[in-house]
Amino acid sequence: MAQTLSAFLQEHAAAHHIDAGLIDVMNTLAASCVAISDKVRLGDLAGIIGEAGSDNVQGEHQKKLDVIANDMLISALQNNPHVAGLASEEEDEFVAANQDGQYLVLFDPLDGSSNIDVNISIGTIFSILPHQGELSTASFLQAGNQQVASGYALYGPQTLFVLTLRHGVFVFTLNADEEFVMTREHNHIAAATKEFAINMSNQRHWQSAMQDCIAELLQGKEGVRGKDYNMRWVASMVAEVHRILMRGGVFMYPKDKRDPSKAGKLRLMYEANPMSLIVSQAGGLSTNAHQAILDIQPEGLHQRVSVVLGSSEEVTYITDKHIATGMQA
Ligand SMILES: O=P(O)(O)OC[C@H]1O[C@](O)(COP(=O)(O)O)[C@@H](O)[C@@H]1O
Ligand SMILES: [Mg+2]
Ligand SMILES: [Mg+2]
Repeated sequence: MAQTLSAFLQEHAAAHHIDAGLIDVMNTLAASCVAISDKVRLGDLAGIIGEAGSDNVQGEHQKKLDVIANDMLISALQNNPHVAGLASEEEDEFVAANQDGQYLVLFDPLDGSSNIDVNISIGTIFSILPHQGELSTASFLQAGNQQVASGYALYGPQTLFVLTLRHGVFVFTLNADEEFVMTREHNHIAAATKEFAINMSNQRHWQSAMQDCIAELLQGKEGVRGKDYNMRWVASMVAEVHRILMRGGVFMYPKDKRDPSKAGKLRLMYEANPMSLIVSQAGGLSTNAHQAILDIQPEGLHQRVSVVLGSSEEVTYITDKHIATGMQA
């Protein structure tokens, strides 16, 4: 019989000397994702479809489910004594939790918001950082390589919970009894790929290095890359990363020339960092087209970052090409 998530976490903690408090936080996150999944599954029947009528700190229109998922995660995590503080895509500032908590949880409660109303895969992304002392915004500004765990839930044809506690990547599937059971362990991302993901409608705004990289992919067998590529774009980072975890590929959301003050669309702390830890634990790579995302010293909770992640050969090729131009990340 497949192992349940809670049994796995107990065993994994014993094998790798992982703090019981961290395991408790992971269990709280998993339980919240089951509750969010239950609402997602019912759609209109659960009143989750449509606009919330409000904007978040990044000026994005919130969907009802962005707000519902955010509230569910905040109330569950505030009730966990090991959590000191929270940061969310949907909260302007950090949210305090428990004074004696040893962990900070950062999350994108609902990733792929534009897909909620059209019944396409969406998800929840989370990052867990260690904490000591007084809580302030500065407590959260730790580089991604300090994460003690990260993961995501994918609300797709199946509901999945994917995690790393820095000892490999494990995939759990929600069964008919509303329990996560392990379906993949030590997932590994193939080094080479013939599949890429980028929002091609932004092509004219990209910097020249990214223009060159994608032009080479589109030339296929006849070009310098010497192979034909396929392209996918789901518009849910969770779904793209999961596809890459399962069969390789490269996902890119580059900085572009429209607003030079914005380093890309995706957020470092609760999108790029947690996904980069998952990808690196699965043998893939993740950069901002110049340096490892996990090494970036954050400057703000909602900081944006360019993202190139997935199969190592492809990420290395694209990153080297950017570095060769001498352009800034
Ligand atoms: O609108 P675009 O350019 O397709 O962007 C899609 C990207 O935006 C995101 O939806 C941003 O996440 P949110 O939905 O959490 O804001 C990513 O999941 C996805 O990769
Ligand atoms: Mg997101
Ligand atoms: Mg979101």
